[in-house]
Amino acid sequence: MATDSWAQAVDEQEAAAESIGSLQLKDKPEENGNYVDPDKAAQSLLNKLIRSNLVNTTNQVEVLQKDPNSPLYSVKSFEELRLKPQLLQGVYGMGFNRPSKIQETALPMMLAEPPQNLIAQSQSGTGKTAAFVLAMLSHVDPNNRYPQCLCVSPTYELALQTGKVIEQMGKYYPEVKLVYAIRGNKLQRGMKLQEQIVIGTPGTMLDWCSKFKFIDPKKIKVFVLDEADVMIATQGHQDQSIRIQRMLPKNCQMLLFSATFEESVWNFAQRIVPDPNIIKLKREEETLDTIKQYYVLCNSKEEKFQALCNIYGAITIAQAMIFCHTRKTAGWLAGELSREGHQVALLSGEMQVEQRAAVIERFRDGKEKVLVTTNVCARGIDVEQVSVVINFDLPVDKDGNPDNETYLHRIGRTGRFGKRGLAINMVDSKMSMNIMNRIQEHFNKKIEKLDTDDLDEIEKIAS
Ligand SMILES: Nc1ncnc2c1ncn2[C@@H]1O[C@H](COP(=O)(O)OP(=O)(O)OP(=O)(O)O)[C@@H](O)[C@H]1O
Repeated sequence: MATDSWAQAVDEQEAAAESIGSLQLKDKPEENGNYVDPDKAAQSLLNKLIRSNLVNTTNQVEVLQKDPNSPLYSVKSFEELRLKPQLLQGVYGMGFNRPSKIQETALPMMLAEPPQNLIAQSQSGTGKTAAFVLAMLSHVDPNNRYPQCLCVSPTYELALQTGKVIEQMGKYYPEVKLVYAIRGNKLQRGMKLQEQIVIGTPGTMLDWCSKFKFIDPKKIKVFVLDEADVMIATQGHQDQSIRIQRMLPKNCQMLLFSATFEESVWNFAQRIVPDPNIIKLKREEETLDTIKQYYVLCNSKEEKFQALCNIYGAITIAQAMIFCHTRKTAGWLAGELSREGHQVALLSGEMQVEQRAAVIERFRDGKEKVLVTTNVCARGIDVEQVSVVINFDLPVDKDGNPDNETYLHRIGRTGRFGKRGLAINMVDSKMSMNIMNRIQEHFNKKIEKLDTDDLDEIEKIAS
């Protein structure tokens, strides 16, 4: 099943990362002299940063939507995108006033006749989900009671989240029904689905198309791959997605979306999608200016923990996500924070998927202010109140090189749709400093040092 292969992939990645992590701890930074004992100044700094940077109002989104350089800018209104009246009602019901750039650009391509394929990249939190959800809802024929659109997501949590968007957007279009092809949703053998849209993870979706035949793939009109680059780059997902694709009719519309597409993945996507329309960002456009990036220099895992405790009050003004390399570190960190009396949630790959969904739901409802997690939560998760992302460990691939795509997705959990956000990277060795520098070079975007010792400097950053 998909979730198994995902868990396995995460396992392997985490195991690789674990060994790198232990190396890092032995390898102390040269800049010991620079080490700043985490102190109260940190709290004051963070408070200031958060207050001055994270204030957000609907007005601010309005302003950004009028700025031609913003990814939220659009010249069109939703009416001009010629959506069905029921969908327009759904869009406005969700509180959307204007489309974002990706919605404005992608929707006309996706709604054109005859249908056209699309590979689209747009920054995290800029409304890709709404774009492909509107495309699916526009293409289904509610009079036909069989699946017509398939949407595949890499994780159970994301499939649920996207399903919710379909439900909200389709609120005034009740004839269109949705079903979740996810682990645990057991259907009776031999049954045929009547729902027009199926959202799920790749393994279950494949089983429902081929093994159980709940879905007739020949009747599918739209096939969406969300987080398409990870679907292509992860072997298990790629096999399953390509096997589904092969069962679909030649004229089925293929829509691939992600915030990141590494070059080789981009090339592969173009090979598997016939004659696609393309929306691609330049490298320097990939990072959002609304997310301010900093690093904190420490000497060890324990010092990183101490630094984190000092800024804890500040990061919990809103909500925060803390990313670790491995399940083990995440478990350790959540345990230590709890022992200090902080209420934190933990989400990592070995938990049951239903348990994971429940943790996300509690976090989304604000029941916990801090979520400690691994890369399993790096992508797609949309919790508006997340104002701070902390990389307790910087993201690296299995060879120990910087994982730039994961970095971008992780920090993109904040700064959603025009909100401001802070990303704080904890550096504890020469090796992690090097990784951070390479990430900085890759995106050509300065990551500032958060010098918690120097109040003057702190004032400067905050203002
Ligand atoms: N036109 C719009 N106006 C206002 N808010 C919007 C609009 N489109 C989307 N949003 C909101 O912006 C947030 C981010 O959107 P979404 O999750 O679709 O981003 P994304 O591009 O898919 O991000 P990621 O790359 O992280 O998956 C959501 O909370 C969504 O409800």
